[in-house]
Amino acid sequence: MNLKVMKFGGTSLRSEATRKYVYRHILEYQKTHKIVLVVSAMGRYPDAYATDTLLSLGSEYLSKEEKARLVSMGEQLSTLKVCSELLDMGIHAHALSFFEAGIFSDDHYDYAKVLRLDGTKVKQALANYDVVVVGGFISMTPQGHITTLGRGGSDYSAVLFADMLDLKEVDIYTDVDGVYDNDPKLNSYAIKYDKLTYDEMLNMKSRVLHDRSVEYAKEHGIRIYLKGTFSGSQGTVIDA
Ligand SMILES: Nc1ncnc2c1ncn2[C@@H]1O[C@H](COP(=O)(O)OP(=O)(O)O)[C@@H](O)[C@H]1O
Ligand SMILES: N[C@@H](CC(=O)OP(=O)(O)O)C(=O)O
Repeated sequence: MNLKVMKFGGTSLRSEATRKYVYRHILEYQKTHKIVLVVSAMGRYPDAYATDTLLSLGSEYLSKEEKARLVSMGEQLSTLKVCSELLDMGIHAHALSFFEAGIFSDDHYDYAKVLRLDGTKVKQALANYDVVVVGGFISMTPQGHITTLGRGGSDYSAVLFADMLDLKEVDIYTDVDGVYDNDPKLNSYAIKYDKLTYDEMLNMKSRVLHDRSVEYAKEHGIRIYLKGTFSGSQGTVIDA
């Protein structure tokens, strides 16, 4: 059986209606692949479980460690909600906790440096389930403290999970159907790229992909397919 890592961002997971599009992609690949499904927190502020909404619940005086714990709830909740909906659809899915995800970092709580990947639990889950749902954005110190990979860091998580599983490609889905020369939501004349090199992508300074994901993909030769959740078009390939 083939293996695939697919990541969906908060804008794709925001509502039941948008998640229907997410599940179409899962159903398409689930026939031929086991899937590691990387999810971000659902939606954007003021959606109830979005990262900034969760942050707004906490005092500014919370420590960075406490804030990391607070925001991580968004991704933790998302894994369980998405897993529940997949199970309700009859898909043999399982949600892993951050504790099992195997991304170990230092204690830089809001922009953690990854120290080590341990794919033991993810691989065990893949042996037993068709879709393994994991939270993006979250990592953990060797002592078991929650850390985060920086805002927008679920893209980075997706590439890390691909590397953990020795895959040389990863599919990252978002609410636009590829990388454009300008933000397509702000500029209706923006032109879509079919293909970009890692360096071209990094030089664009666009927020559509987290820089850390592109830098890591470049270092490890992992091809990124940036695709649209709500579109059937081909998207943009980022590689050497
Ligand atoms: N050059 C660009 N090409 C495509 N999208 C861009 C670009 N620059 C900015 N964006 C914005 O990036 C957004 C996707 O990133 P993000 O909001 O982080 O999505 P996600 O929830 O999937 O992580 C798009 O909605 C788009 O408005
Ligand atoms: N939820 C986190 C991580 C992330 O990457 O989210 P998204 O994939 O929705 O951009 C954030 O908002 O920073």
